[in-house]
Amino acid sequence: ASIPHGVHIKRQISELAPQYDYIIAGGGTSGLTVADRLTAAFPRRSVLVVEYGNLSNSTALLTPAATVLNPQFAFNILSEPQPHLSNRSFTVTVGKVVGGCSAINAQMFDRGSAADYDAWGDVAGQEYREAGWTWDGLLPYFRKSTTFTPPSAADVEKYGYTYDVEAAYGGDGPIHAIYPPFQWPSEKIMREAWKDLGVPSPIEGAGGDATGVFWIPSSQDPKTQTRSYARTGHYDAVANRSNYHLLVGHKVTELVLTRNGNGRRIEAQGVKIQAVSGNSSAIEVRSDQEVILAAGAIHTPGILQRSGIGPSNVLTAAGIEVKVELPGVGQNFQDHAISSMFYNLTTDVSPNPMQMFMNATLMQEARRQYEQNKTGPLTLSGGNSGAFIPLSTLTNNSQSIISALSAQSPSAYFPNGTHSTIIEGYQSQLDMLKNLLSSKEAATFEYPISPGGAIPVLLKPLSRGSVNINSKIPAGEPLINYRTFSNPLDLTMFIEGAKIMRRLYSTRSAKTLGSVEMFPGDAVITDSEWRVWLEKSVSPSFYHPVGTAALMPKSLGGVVDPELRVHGVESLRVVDASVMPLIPGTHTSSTVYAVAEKAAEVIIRDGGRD
Ligand SMILES: Cc1cc2nc3c(=O)[nH]c(=O)nc-3n(C[C@H](O)[C@H](O)[C@H](O)COP(=O)(O)OP(=O)(O)OC[C@H]3O[C@@H](n4cnc5c(N)ncnc54)[C@H](O)[C@@H]3O)c2cc1C
Repeated sequence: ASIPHGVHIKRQISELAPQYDYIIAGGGTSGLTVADRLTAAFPRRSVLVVEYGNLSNSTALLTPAATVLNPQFAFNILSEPQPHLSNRSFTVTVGKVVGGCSAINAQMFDRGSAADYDAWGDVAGQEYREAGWTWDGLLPYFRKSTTFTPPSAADVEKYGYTYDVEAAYGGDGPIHAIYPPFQWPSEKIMREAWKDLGVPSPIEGAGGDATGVFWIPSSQDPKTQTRSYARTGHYDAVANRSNYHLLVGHKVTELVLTRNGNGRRIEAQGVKIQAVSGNSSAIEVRSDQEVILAAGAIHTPGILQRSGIGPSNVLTAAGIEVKVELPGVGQNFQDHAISSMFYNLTTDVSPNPMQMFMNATLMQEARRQYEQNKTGPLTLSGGNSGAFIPLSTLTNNSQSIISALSAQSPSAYFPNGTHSTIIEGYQSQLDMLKNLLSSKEAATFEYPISPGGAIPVLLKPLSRGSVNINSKIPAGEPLINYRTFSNPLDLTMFIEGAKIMRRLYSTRSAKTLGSVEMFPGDAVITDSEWRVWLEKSVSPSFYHPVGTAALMPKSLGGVVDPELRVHGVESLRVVDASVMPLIPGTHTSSTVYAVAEKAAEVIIRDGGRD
């Protein structure tokens, strides 16, 4: 309740102005970042953000340790059954509240390796490289987006936090990055266990070197020890700007497109907006400058496809007139698949999370510490360190995996009828992925460090999925097809990624915790047993959907140009996680903020119409 409500918050379409300069679809991580920067840069231009969810002051969103997958704040959409994952369907969770996924995420605030971002420019080509879609091009925006506050000397001494402000930070953006004033003692032991395996530990992971075991800050406010997210950073402080309107509880259903120049040019001139509750019909609201899509990788493709911009087969099946044939919309879908092994720590050090969760008195004490002093275990969010391991460190088989990749024919890993430009783009990605999988400077697996947890995360997936409108109910939720393991080398890599857990938990350091493997346990030894177990247990998502409106030329199945304009449509850009052509080896929020900061600068530099 201490957070002020926006002065210009709107809850009904009737409260809107007849038209705006910029209309942003989606008030999440990227949408609020861009809205903040545009309203500041153009005080005489108006910006409307349309957000599906509501503005919530729930403490569940602000308290780091709280889980917020609750449907009040999140879309929970059932995916298509996954044939390579024992035909299971999965719940796809993305944010549905002002702040989007940044309001519900686990606050792990890291970045990928320089090589991960250089690969974007290399895959997309010279024009994109020159426009700064590379590590060097993005680093200023990573810095700009964030204020890093170093931990106290006492916490550095106690937990061993390391960081390098010069390499990674130095900006004063409104999203805070900190190290919390608490870690469980086993954290140190598991970090040591990785070192026992010979894995290096760089002092900073956010300066372009994201391999080895390093500390990961939380997106958290240093004073209040509460979540720092797009709403607190990019909305609350600026909500009283008279040129900034936020409409909540409404969705953008499609774009208003007009044909200019004797029908040769198509331009976005506004959006259709509909209330989420009730059955009122959609109303058109016009934009004088641009429409900016920021509905996230799961919902941005639907807005385009419903408007007639997308793959003709998908649009035609849904009875939608093809206005701009753009085969890449909704394709190139990527996420980080994960597996969950589990170790019982029979001689775990005290205190440990299990004790706290099992003992009401300890939990009460943790709550008291947090409420009274902003200290203790409840200042911890998803965790603050991870091991990021290149393929060649993981296994002696890396060369044979890369040779098998070189021998692949890209079209074999797509459904029949996939457009040739998508296959071309995939070929370009595979060429780059060969380099990344061979490199010691880019990670192929992540292992978040948490007590007893053993979660291999595949950071460089080769499989590509899709997010398309449902032809039977185009206005409804999309058909989400991860197609995890459709490229079989992903499963081959996963077997290696899982096996290293056994080496880790057999190290001298991990042994001190008395680790006993509970899951999958002794029944899984051979590669074929791993294969069967992984098909039954892998989950396709680490909540990092990206790639469905990729920054690549149209000839490579891309959707946006180097200035984030949708190919073939004027006055329309995409600024959210959809634009990442290749998923980076990191949790994705800090990259989304950097992309959005860069997008805002591109739009501001463009200047628009007088
Ligand atoms: C549970 C979870 C845990 C995660 N953990 C981490 C983590 O620890 N670290 C990390 O770095 N990343 C994490 N992520 C990922 C990260 O938060 C996202 O990649 C990033 O925030 C996505 O930003 P975005 O702007 O693309 O989309 P979002 O932030 O999702 O914004 C999209 C917004 O658009 C709205 N919307 C959707 N459709 C419409 C429509 N038709 N009209 C209007 N509005 C619409 C949505 O309600 C949403 O608010 C996590 C994500 C989740 C879901």
